[in-house]
Amino acid sequence: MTELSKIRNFSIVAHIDHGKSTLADRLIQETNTVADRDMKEQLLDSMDIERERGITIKANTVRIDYTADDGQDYVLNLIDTPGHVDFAYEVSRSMRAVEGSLLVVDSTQGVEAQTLANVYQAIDADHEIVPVLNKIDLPATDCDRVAEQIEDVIGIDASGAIRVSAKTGVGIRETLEAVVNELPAPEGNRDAPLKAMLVDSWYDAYLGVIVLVRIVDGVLKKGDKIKMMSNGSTHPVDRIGVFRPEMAAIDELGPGEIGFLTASIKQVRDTRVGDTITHEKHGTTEALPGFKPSQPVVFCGLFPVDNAEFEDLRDAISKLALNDASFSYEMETSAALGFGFRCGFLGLLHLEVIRDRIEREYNIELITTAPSVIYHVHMRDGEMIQLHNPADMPDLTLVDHLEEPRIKATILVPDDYLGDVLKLCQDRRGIQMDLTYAGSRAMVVYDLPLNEVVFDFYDRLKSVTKGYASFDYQMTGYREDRLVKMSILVNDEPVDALSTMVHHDRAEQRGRAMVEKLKDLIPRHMFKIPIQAAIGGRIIARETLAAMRKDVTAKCYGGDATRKRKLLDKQKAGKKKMRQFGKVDIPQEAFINALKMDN
Ligand SMILES: Nc1nc2c(ncn2[C@@H]2O[C@H](COP(=O)(O)OP(=O)(O)OP(=O)(O)O)[C@@H](O)[C@H]2O)c(=O)[nH]1
Repeated sequence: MTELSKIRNFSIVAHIDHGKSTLADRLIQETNTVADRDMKEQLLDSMDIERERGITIKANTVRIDYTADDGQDYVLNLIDTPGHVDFAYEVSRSMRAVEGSLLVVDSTQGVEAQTLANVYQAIDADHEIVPVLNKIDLPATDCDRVAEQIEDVIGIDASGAIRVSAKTGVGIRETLEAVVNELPAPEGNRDAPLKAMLVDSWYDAYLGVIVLVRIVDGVLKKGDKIKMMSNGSTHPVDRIGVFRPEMAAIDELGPGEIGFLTASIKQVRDTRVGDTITHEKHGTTEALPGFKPSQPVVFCGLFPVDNAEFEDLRDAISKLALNDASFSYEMETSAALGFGFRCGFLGLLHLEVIRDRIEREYNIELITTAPSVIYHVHMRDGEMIQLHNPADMPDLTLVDHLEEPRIKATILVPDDYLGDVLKLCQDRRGIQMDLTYAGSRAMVVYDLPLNEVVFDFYDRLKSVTKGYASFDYQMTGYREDRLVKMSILVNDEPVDALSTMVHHDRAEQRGRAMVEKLKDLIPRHMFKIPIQAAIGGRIIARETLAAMRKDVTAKCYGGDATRKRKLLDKQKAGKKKMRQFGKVDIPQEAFINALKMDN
């Protein structure tokens, strides 16, 4: 067990791509926590998908032994936090487990929207904050300007900001010294009853559920019988350890320490993040203030392309859910798509990650239906229904009014692009709340409907600002608006999976855009196909897809049989990704692409 004065617990907060993972790797390397030969780039990003997309999703932890310039040995616990807006909630919960943060800002870029969002969470959690200016090896570095910006925009002293290149290793030692000298040691009482915070939990195929804990008071030992205070369940602890960053068993964890336990817990759902863990006997009676569970905000249907794979899909989804309590699912049947699941996600990125994992790790091809937020449908009889799927919209004569979720969006953008950003927000039914300047950059705050943001807002924002804008959001609540369900009919048959909720005043415009898109997305058939958008019984937009026989081999005259064969095979493979609706084949990507807007 480590003496409290020798422990420092911290996290790194940064905007995406500012170098958080690279810096974490350097800190680990500098302290020889991992032998050089085992050092992979971005060690803390454990999943392949994260590596490919270059984003950190699950909070990760590492314990670093460090001999400081004062000759003393310290234990530094670093909790790595995710950097994407969808996972803001995970950032907030890991912040509660540590006393300080390194605020990493790319010295060639400056403060961005997620820098702000994350640093405010650190300030909320009462952190001591050490500013770090990264990427000083690049020619475009401008530390003085960025330090000034940190002071102006965030309001913390950045005069002593450490200048670092996580790439070349400059400033790494200074960063470690700042962690020891500027961040506070944790407090806690070893003789008090056990009080530990459940910071995170995940499923491991060999060890079962692994629980990440921060000990507040008392001592946790192997063999102890622990109690989860939220539900009173008890478990014998069979393993205790720390991450270096691979798991290493130790005998006990004392106050201020961060480590893991396993206790034959079957599923992640049996552990509640933010719960207080104590001993079954002589435990504490005072629980720590809890966290609220993270709520899925975006819903969509996942259906196997091949109906025969439904059971495989069930298996894949339930396995993924074991490891991810923020992902919800229930069975759904659709007239057109057969059996599948209605799934809830923290955001669109979360949705894409899960969908990719199912397709890649479990080899199941999926059809994803239009993502939807949760609407509140207030019925005339006073009942309120939470609508997760536009296809389930009740009969309008029974409905009194509808409410939709709203967000507060913060966007930082260079002056030159401000006009385009304001237009984009306006087009998405945004209400401007604030507009301020920090140097040559504007900070705009908008109140926006979440449903206008979930599909492609972030992509559009990046494209209209050539990637210079940064964006962050938080949910603010529900508000009444004139919303209607828009149905899509293909060849006169409604396709449930394409139903969406739209604002009454935009219905025609959206309907027209969608049928035009679908006309491009659906291949021609041997007969002509009307594609229509309707509100109730009223058709608001219509396109007709002309008939054509697509003979892919037409170009291969003569006797090139292998080439002909190959083309036909390719066409067959293309067919597999289609789904039949009545007599019409609709390609799977149409379900999401039809919703993307061009403005
Ligand atoms: N030149 C230079 N490049 C750096 C430095 N630090 C990080 N990078 C590069 O910047 C990019 C982003 O770095 P990451 O460490 O992945 O950024 P991150 O903030 O962890 O991003 P997420 O994990 O996605 O939140 C990578 O291509 C790094 O190689 C630096 O000091 N100098």
